[in-house]
Amino acid sequence: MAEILLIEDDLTFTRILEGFLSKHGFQVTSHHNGKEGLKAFASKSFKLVLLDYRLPDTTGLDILQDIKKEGSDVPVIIMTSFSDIRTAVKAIKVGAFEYITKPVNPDELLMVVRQALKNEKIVTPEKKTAVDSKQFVEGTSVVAKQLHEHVRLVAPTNMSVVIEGESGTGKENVARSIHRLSQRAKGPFVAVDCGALSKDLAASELFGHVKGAFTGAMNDKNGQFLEANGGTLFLDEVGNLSYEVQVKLLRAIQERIITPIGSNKEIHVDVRIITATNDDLAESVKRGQFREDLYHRINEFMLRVPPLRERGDDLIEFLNFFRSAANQELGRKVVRFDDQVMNILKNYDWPGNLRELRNVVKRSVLLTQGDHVLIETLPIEMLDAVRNPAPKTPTAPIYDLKALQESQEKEMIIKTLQEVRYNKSKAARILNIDRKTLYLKMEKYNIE
Ligand SMILES: Nc1ncnc2c1ncn2[C@@H]1O[C@H](COP(=O)(O)OP(=O)(O)OP(=O)(O)O)[C@@H](O)[C@H]1O
Repeated sequence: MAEILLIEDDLTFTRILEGFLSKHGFQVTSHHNGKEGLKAFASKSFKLVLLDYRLPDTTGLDILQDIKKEGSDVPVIIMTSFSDIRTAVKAIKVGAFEYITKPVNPDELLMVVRQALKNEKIVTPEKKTAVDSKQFVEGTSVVAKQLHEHVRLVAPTNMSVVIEGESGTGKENVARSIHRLSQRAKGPFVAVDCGALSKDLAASELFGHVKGAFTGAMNDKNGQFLEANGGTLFLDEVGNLSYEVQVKLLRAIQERIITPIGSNKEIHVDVRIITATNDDLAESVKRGQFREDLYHRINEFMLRVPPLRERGDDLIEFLNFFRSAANQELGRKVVRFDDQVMNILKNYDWPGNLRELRNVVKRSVLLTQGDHVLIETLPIEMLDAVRNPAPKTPTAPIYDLKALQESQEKEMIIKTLQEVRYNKSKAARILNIDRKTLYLKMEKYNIE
């Protein structure tokens, strides 16, 4: 019987979850604050953690970081209110298996719990069978076409590729496409989520170790470099690697040699490196957090995966794709989305991108009784977000051209900053002004 650690401060909800999960064959241990929850986690081996985002003494994000710091790969599911969704997306970045929104739907919870218990997220060697490209949506928007053209151009080369994009935009899928279209397609594709690796374990995860190299190294272990030999190694969230690991990584890429921790043996490896990041690596280089030499070595070609809100009608293709997938998974026969639903989905800004879209569609399919998705199945907060968008800056009087221009300029700066998650260099580039001008304008318009 799989044992689940539940960290949730709402006592009634805790009791409901305990009852529901034990009815489905799980054993649940509950704690109502972060401190006790972490203590329980350290004292026993759980198969899964269900974590509330807002706790009385801390946040679910901090607990998650503590759990991951210890090098644990126990899957963690964050339960969050819809308004915290941006934070939930951040939680995925630091290694949460999945997030679900409150009010929690029991069937959805059960589905995610079962998936998490089959957890293969941190390291997922590509299955030996070829991946069918029909499993993906390419999209027909201008940005999608350009992305896939670049993928097709770079794939057959041996160039190292950096894939930049917000969380959940499909960077791993792009990396898999490059591998599939490359001359290494018959070799392994190994994905490593560097965001979920603790500082201490990252080197051993990547380069392997020999028995006795450190406390807990009970046997020799092949690192993911060796697992990927002859194929492609995909390093997700590469910006999270510590400086020391970056040094080792540079050597592995430059000299094609790795040395497992605790060994003197040099092993020759032939691996193509694809990395992904949702930080601006060039900025991290400037701040001294990412080695410049490594940056140039991994960045022989850069691809940007656009956020969903920039992909126009691709949204419809994705919707139908995720609807079919949900039908198949849940044994449903939902054929379409109601017009009202479409209207909401098209006007929502999707901060969690494809991952959020997939979850919303799956949840709606699950809650749909008939053959088409009705508005009642959408999260209420999503309807609110679309119907009552955050107030914009007051409209300037139409006769005052200067005021009108300034108001539009301010709005454009805010919008761009939000889109690039307040990365000022990127915003300045998009707005076609230099950084100093951007800072001056931010000061002028009182933009924090
Ligand atoms: N082209 C696509 N067609 C269909 N589904 C896709 C496509 N790209 C991504 N997805 C789905 O969207 C979800 C998020 O994708 P993925 O994990 O690749 O995003 P990511 O950008 O790597 O996220 P993160 O930044 O969190 O690592 C996954 O469920 C994935 O299967």
